[in-house]
Amino acid sequence: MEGQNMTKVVLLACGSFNPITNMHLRMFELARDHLEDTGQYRVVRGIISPVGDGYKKKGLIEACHRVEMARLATENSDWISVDSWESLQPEWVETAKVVRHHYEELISTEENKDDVDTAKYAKKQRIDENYFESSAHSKRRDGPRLMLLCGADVLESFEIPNMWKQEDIVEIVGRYGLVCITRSGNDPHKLIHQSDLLWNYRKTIEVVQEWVTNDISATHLRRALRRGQSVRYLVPDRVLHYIQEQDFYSAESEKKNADVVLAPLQRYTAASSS
Ligand SMILES: Nc1ncnc2c1ncn2[C@@H]1O[C@H](COP(=O)(O)OP(=O)(O)OP(=O)(O)O)[C@@H](O)[C@H]1O
Ligand SMILES: NC(=O)c1ccc[n+]([C@@H]2O[C@H](COP(=O)(O)O)[C@@H](O)[C@H]2O)c1
Repeated sequence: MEGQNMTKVVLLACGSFNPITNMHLRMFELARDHLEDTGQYRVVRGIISPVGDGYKKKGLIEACHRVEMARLATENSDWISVDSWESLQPEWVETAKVVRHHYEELISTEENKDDVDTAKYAKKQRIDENYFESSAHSKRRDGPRLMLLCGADVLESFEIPNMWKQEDIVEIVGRYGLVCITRSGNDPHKLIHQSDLLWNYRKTIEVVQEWVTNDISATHLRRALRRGQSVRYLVPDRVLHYIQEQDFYSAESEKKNADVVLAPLQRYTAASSS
Protein backbone atom coordinates (compact mmCIF):
# COMPACT_ATOMS: atom_id res chain seq x y z
CA MET A 1 0.00 0.00 0.00
CA GLU A 2 1.21 3.47 -0.78
CA GLY A 3 2.83 5.11 2.22
CA GLN A 4 3.94 1.92 3.90
CA ASN A 5 7.22 1.79 2.01
CA MET A 6 8.09 5.33 2.81
CA THR A 7 10.69 6.42 5.33
CA LYS A 8 9.26 8.51 8.11
CA VAL A 9 11.16 11.76 8.61
CA VAL A 10 11.34 14.14 11.54
CA LEU A 11 12.76 17.57 10.68
CA LEU A 12 14.77 19.45 13.28
CA ALA A 13 15.58 23.15 12.90
CA CYS A 14 18.15 24.71 15.22
CA GLY A 15 18.70 28.44 15.41
CA SER A 16 18.33 31.62 17.39
CA PHE A 17 14.67 32.26 16.49
CA ASN A 18 15.16 35.79 17.81
CA PRO A 19 12.29 36.11 17.06
CA ILE A 20 10.69 33.32 15.05
CA THR A 21 9.51 34.60 11.64
CA ASN A 22 7.02 33.36 9.07
CA MET A 23 9.97 32.23 6.96
CA HIS A 24 11.14 29.89 9.72
CA LEU A 25 7.72 28.27 9.54
CA ARG A 26 7.73 28.26 5.72
CA MET A 27 11.03 26.35 5.78
CA PHE A 28 9.22 23.37 7.29
CA GLU A 29 6.42 23.45 4.73
CA LEU A 30 8.87 23.77 1.84
CA ALA A 31 11.00 20.91 3.16
CA ARG A 32 8.00 18.66 3.68
CA ASP A 33 6.69 19.27 0.16
CA HIS A 34 10.14 18.63 -1.30
CA LEU A 35 10.78 15.40 0.63
CA GLU A 36 7.31 14.00 0.07
CA ASP A 37 7.49 14.87 -3.61
CA THR A 38 10.35 12.37 -3.97
CA GLY A 39 7.87 9.62 -3.10
CA GLN A 40 10.38 8.19 -0.61
CA TYR A 41 9.57 10.08 2.55
CA ARG A 42 6.66 10.90 4.78
CA VAL A 43 7.39 13.86 7.02
CA VAL A 44 5.70 13.19 10.33
CA ARG A 45 6.98 15.92 12.60
CA GLY A 46 8.86 19.19 12.71
CA ILE A 47 10.80 20.37 15.75
CA ILE A 48 12.02 23.90 16.41
CA SER A 49 14.91 24.04 18.83
CA PRO A 50 15.85 27.57 19.93
CA VAL A 51 19.46 27.97 21.02
CA GLY A 52 20.19 28.59 24.73
CA ASP A 53 21.33 31.84 26.32
CA GLY A 54 24.89 30.50 26.40
CA TYR A 55 25.11 31.14 22.65
CA LYS A 56 25.62 34.81 23.48
CA LYS A 57 24.83 36.10 20.02
CA LYS A 58 24.43 39.85 19.68
CA GLY A 59 20.90 40.95 20.58
CA LEU A 60 19.81 37.48 21.70
CA ILE A 61 16.92 37.86 24.12
CA GLU A 62 16.25 35.30 26.84
CA ALA A 63 15.64 31.76 25.69
CA CYS A 64 12.37 31.40 27.62
CA HIS A 65 10.85 34.21 25.54
CA ARG A 66 12.17 32.86 22.23
CA VAL A 67 10.71 29.47 23.14
CA GLU A 68 7.39 31.06 24.05
CA MET A 69 7.24 32.94 20.74
CA ALA A 70 8.00 29.73 18.85
CA ARG A 71 5.25 28.02 20.84
CA LEU A 72 2.75 30.73 19.95
CA ALA A 73 3.83 30.57 16.30
CA THR A 74 3.25 26.83 16.07
CA GLU A 75 0.02 26.67 18.06
CA ASN A 76 -2.03 26.16 14.91
CA SER A 77 0.26 23.65 13.27
CA ASP A 78 -0.64 20.01 13.51
CA TRP A 79 2.91 18.83 12.88
CA ILE A 80 5.42 21.52 13.94
CA SER A 81 6.23 22.11 17.59
CA VAL A 82 8.91 23.72 19.72
CA ASP A 83 11.25 21.80 22.00
CA SER A 84 12.96 23.58 24.91
CA TRP A 85 15.66 21.00 25.75
CA GLU A 86 18.47 22.88 23.97
CA SER A 87 17.35 26.24 25.34
CA LEU A 88 17.43 24.93 28.91
CA GLN A 89 21.04 23.75 28.83
CA PRO A 90 23.32 25.95 30.95
CA GLU A 91 26.01 26.11 28.25
CA TRP A 92 25.74 26.43 24.49
CA VAL A 93 25.30 22.97 22.94
CA GLU A 94 26.91 22.21 19.59
CA THR A 95 24.34 21.36 16.95
CA ALA A 96 25.60 17.80 16.44
CA LYS A 97 24.85 17.10 20.11
CA VAL A 98 21.37 18.58 19.75
CA VAL A 99 20.68 16.37 16.75
CA ARG A 100 21.99 13.34 18.66
CA HIS A 101 19.76 14.16 21.64
CA HIS A 102 16.65 14.35 19.46
CA TYR A 103 17.57 11.21 17.60
CA GLU A 104 17.89 9.32 20.89
CA GLU A 105 14.50 10.68 21.95
CA LEU A 106 12.94 9.63 18.69
CA ILE A 107 14.36 6.16 18.93
CA SER A 108 13.32 5.66 22.54
CA THR A 109 9.78 6.67 21.59
CA GLU A 110 9.84 4.19 18.75
CA GLU A 111 11.28 1.52 21.03
CA ASN A 112 8.52 2.13 23.52
CA LYS A 113 6.12 1.37 20.73
CA ASP A 114 7.76 -2.06 20.67
CA ASP A 115 8.92 -1.52 17.15
CA VAL A 116 11.70 -4.08 17.04
CA ASP A 117 12.68 -3.32 13.47
CA THR A 118 13.09 0.34 14.28
CA ALA A 119 15.37 -0.45 17.18
CA LYS A 120 17.52 -2.65 14.97
CA TYR A 121 17.63 0.11 12.40
CA ALA A 122 18.60 2.66 15.03
CA LYS A 123 21.45 0.52 16.21
CA LYS A 124 22.66 0.20 12.67
CA GLN A 125 22.44 3.94 12.13
CA ARG A 126 24.48 4.54 15.29
CA ILE A 127 27.25 2.11 14.49
CA ASP A 128 27.69 2.50 10.79
CA GLU A 129 29.25 5.88 10.06
CA ASN A 130 28.93 5.42 6.34
CA TYR A 131 25.45 4.01 6.48
CA PHE A 132 23.64 6.94 4.97
CA GLU A 133 26.45 7.70 2.61
CA SER A 134 26.31 4.22 1.20
CA SER A 135 22.56 3.87 1.31
CA ALA A 136 21.38 7.40 0.75
CA HIS A 137 17.97 7.44 -0.84
CA SER A 138 18.18 3.68 -0.70
CA LYS A 139 15.46 1.11 -0.61
CA ARG A 140 15.75 0.81 3.15
CA ARG A 141 12.56 2.42 4.40
CA ASP A 142 11.84 0.70 7.67
CA GLY A 143 12.83 3.27 10.26
CA PRO A 144 12.37 6.95 11.06
CA ARG A 145 15.01 9.46 10.09
CA LEU A 146 15.87 12.67 11.82
CA MET A 147 17.17 15.32 9.44
CA LEU A 148 18.53 18.74 10.25
CA LEU A 149 16.64 21.52 8.50
CA CYS A 150 18.47 24.76 7.80
CA GLY A 151 18.86 27.70 5.47
CA ALA A 152 21.71 27.86 2.98
CA ASP A 153 23.63 30.29 5.18
CA VAL A 154 24.14 27.50 7.72
CA LEU A 155 25.54 25.19 5.03
CA GLU A 156 27.83 28.03 3.99
CA SER A 157 28.98 28.47 7.60
CA PHE A 158 30.36 24.90 7.51
CA GLU A 159 33.23 26.39 5.50
CA ILE A 160 34.12 29.06 8.07
CA PRO A 161 37.31 27.93 9.86
CA ASN A 162 36.75 26.82 13.47
CA MET A 163 33.02 27.38 13.30
CA TRP A 164 32.17 23.69 13.09
CA LYS A 165 34.16 20.59 14.03
CA GLN A 166 34.75 18.44 10.95
CA GLU A 167 33.47 15.38 12.77
CA ASP A 168 30.26 17.24 13.64
CA ILE A 169 29.67 18.07 9.98
CA VAL A 170 30.29 14.44 9.04
CA GLU A 171 27.90 13.27 11.75
CA ILE A 172 25.13 15.72 10.88
CA VAL A 173 25.35 15.39 7.14
CA GLY A 174 26.56 11.82 6.80
CA ARG A 175 24.70 10.03 9.53
CA TYR A 176 21.50 12.00 9.80
CA GLY A 177 21.12 14.13 6.67
CA LEU A 178 20.51 17.76 5.93
CA VAL A 179 17.64 19.58 4.27
CA CYS A 180 18.83 22.95 3.08
CA ILE A 181 16.52 25.74 1.89
CA THR A 182 17.99 28.18 -0.63
CA ARG A 183 18.33 31.73 0.59
CA SER A 184 19.14 34.74 -1.56
CA GLY A 185 22.86 35.36 -1.59
CA ASN A 186 23.77 31.69 -1.08
CA ASP A 187 24.33 29.00 -3.67
CA PRO A 188 24.24 25.60 -1.93
CA HIS A 189 24.81 23.61 -5.14
CA LYS A 190 27.98 25.56 -5.89
CA LEU A 191 29.13 25.18 -2.29
CA ILE A 192 28.64 21.41 -2.34
CA HIS A 193 30.48 21.24 -5.65
CA GLN A 194 33.42 23.24 -4.31
CA SER A 195 33.80 21.43 -0.98
CA ASP A 196 35.42 17.98 -1.05
CA LEU A 197 33.83 17.16 2.31
CA LEU A 198 30.30 18.17 1.32
CA TRP A 199 30.69 16.54 -2.08
CA ASN A 200 31.24 13.19 -0.31
CA TYR A 201 27.87 13.64 1.36
CA ARG A 202 25.99 15.20 -1.54
CA LYS A 203 23.49 12.36 -1.50
CA THR A 204 22.39 13.10 2.04
CA ILE A 205 21.98 16.83 1.46
CA GLU A 206 18.58 17.71 0.09
CA VAL A 207 18.65 21.19 -1.43
CA VAL A 208 15.20 22.73 -1.55
CA GLN A 209 14.89 25.48 -4.13
CA GLU A 210 12.66 28.27 -2.87
CA TRP A 211 11.47 29.92 -6.07
CA VAL A 212 9.44 32.59 -4.30
CA THR A 213 12.46 34.07 -2.61
CA ASN A 214 11.70 35.63 0.70
CA ASP A 215 14.49 37.32 2.52
CA ILE A 216 12.82 37.75 5.89
CA SER A 217 15.40 37.43 8.61
CA ALA A 218 15.19 37.91 12.33
CA THR A 219 17.83 40.63 11.97
CA HIS A 220 15.55 42.53 9.60
CA LEU A 221 12.67 42.16 12.00
CA ARG A 222 14.62 43.40 15.00
CA ARG A 223 15.86 46.37 13.00
CA ALA A 224 12.33 47.33 11.95
CA LEU A 225 11.08 46.97 15.53
CA ARG A 226 13.88 49.17 16.86
CA ARG A 227 12.83 51.79 14.35
CA GLY A 228 9.18 51.57 15.31
CA GLN A 229 8.26 50.14 11.89
CA SER A 230 5.55 47.56 11.31
CA VAL A 231 6.47 43.88 11.14
CA ARG A 232 2.90 42.73 10.74
CA TYR A 233 2.53 39.74 8.38
CA LEU A 234 6.23 38.93 8.78
CA VAL A 235 5.53 37.14 12.06
CA PRO A 236 2.36 35.42 13.27
CA ASP A 237 0.02 37.92 14.95
CA ARG A 238 0.29 36.15 18.30
CA VAL A 239 4.06 36.54 18.22
CA LEU A 240 3.72 40.21 17.34
CA HIS A 241 1.37 40.76 20.30
CA TYR A 242 3.84 39.05 22.62
CA ILE A 243 6.69 41.23 21.34
CA GLN A 244 4.59 44.35 21.85
CA GLU A 245 3.35 43.29 25.28
CA GLN A 246 6.87 42.57 26.50
CA ASP A 247 8.40 45.49 24.64
CA PHE A 248 11.18 43.40 23.09
CA TYR A 249 13.77 44.45 20.53
CA SER A 250 14.86 47.92 21.43
CA ALA A 251 18.18 49.63 20.75
CA GLU A 252 19.07 48.51 24.29
CA SER A 253 18.35 44.79 23.75
CA GLU A 254 20.37 44.81 20.51
CA LYS A 255 23.43 45.82 22.56
CA LYS A 256 23.22 42.57 24.51
CA ASN A 257 26.34 40.43 23.87
CA ALA A 258 27.58 43.14 21.48
CA ASP A 259 31.08 42.70 22.90
CA VAL A 260 31.09 38.96 22.14
CA VAL A 261 32.79 38.81 18.77
CA LEU A 262 32.43 35.62 16.71
CA ALA A 263 30.73 33.87 19.62
CA PRO A 264 30.63 30.29 18.26
CA LEU A 265 34.22 30.41 17.18
CA GLN A 266 35.44 31.70 20.53
CA ARG A 267 33.41 29.18 22.46
CA TYR A 268 34.47 26.42 20.15
CA THR A 269 38.13 27.29 20.55
CA ALA A 270 37.72 27.52 24.33
CA ALA A 271 35.87 24.21 24.49
CA SER A 272 38.41 22.34 22.41
CA SER A 273 41.35 23.61 24.44
CA SER A 274 39.81 22.52 27.78
N1 LIG B 1 14.62 33.74 4.79
C1 LIG B 1 15.14 32.56 5.05
N2 LIG B 1 15.33 31.64 4.07
C2 LIG B 1 15.87 30.43 4.33
N3 LIG B 1 16.27 30.01 5.58
C3 LIG B 1 16.11 30.87 6.58
C4 LIG B 1 15.53 32.17 6.40
N4 LIG B 1 15.50 32.80 7.62
C5 LIG B 1 16.03 31.93 8.51
N5 LIG B 1 16.41 30.79 7.91
C6 LIG B 1 17.02 29.62 8.55
O1 LIG B 1 16.33 29.38 9.79
C7 LIG B 1 17.21 28.76 10.72
C8 LIG B 1 17.16 29.48 12.05
O2 LIG B 1 17.48 30.81 11.77
P1 LIG B 1 18.11 31.84 12.80
O3 LIG B 1 17.02 32.37 13.66
O4 LIG B 1 19.32 31.33 13.48
O5 LIG B 1 18.60 32.84 11.68
P2 LIG B 1 18.03 34.16 11.07
O6 LIG B 1 16.55 34.25 10.95
O7 LIG B 1 18.86 34.36 9.84
O8 LIG B 1 18.44 35.09 12.27
P3 LIG B 1 19.43 36.31 12.36
O9 LIG B 1 18.96 37.30 11.31
O10 LIG B 1 19.23 36.75 13.77
O11 LIG B 1 20.83 35.79 12.06
C9 LIG B 1 18.60 28.77 10.07
O12 LIG B 1 18.81 27.49 9.51
C10 LIG B 1 18.45 29.81 8.96
O13 LIG B 1 19.32 29.53 7.87
N1 LIG C 1 29.71 24.12 15.72
C1 LIG C 1 28.40 24.20 15.82
O1 LIG C 1 27.73 23.26 16.25
C2 LIG C 1 27.70 25.47 15.42
C3 LIG C 1 28.40 26.60 14.97
C4 LIG C 1 27.69 27.73 14.63
C5 LIG C 1 26.31 27.78 14.74
N2 LIG C 1 25.67 26.66 15.18
C6 LIG C 1 24.20 26.66 15.33
O2 LIG C 1 23.61 27.20 14.17
C7 LIG C 1 22.39 27.84 14.52
C8 LIG C 1 22.27 29.15 13.82
O3 LIG C 1 23.22 30.02 14.29
P1 LIG C 1 23.19 31.56 13.87
O4 LIG C 1 21.91 32.14 14.40
O5 LIG C 1 24.41 32.15 14.53
O6 LIG C 1 23.25 31.60 12.37
C9 LIG C 1 22.35 27.87 16.05
O7 LIG C 1 21.47 26.85 16.44
C10 LIG C 1 23.76 27.50 16.49
O8 LIG C 1 23.82 26.72 17.70
C11 LIG C 1 26.32 25.53 15.51
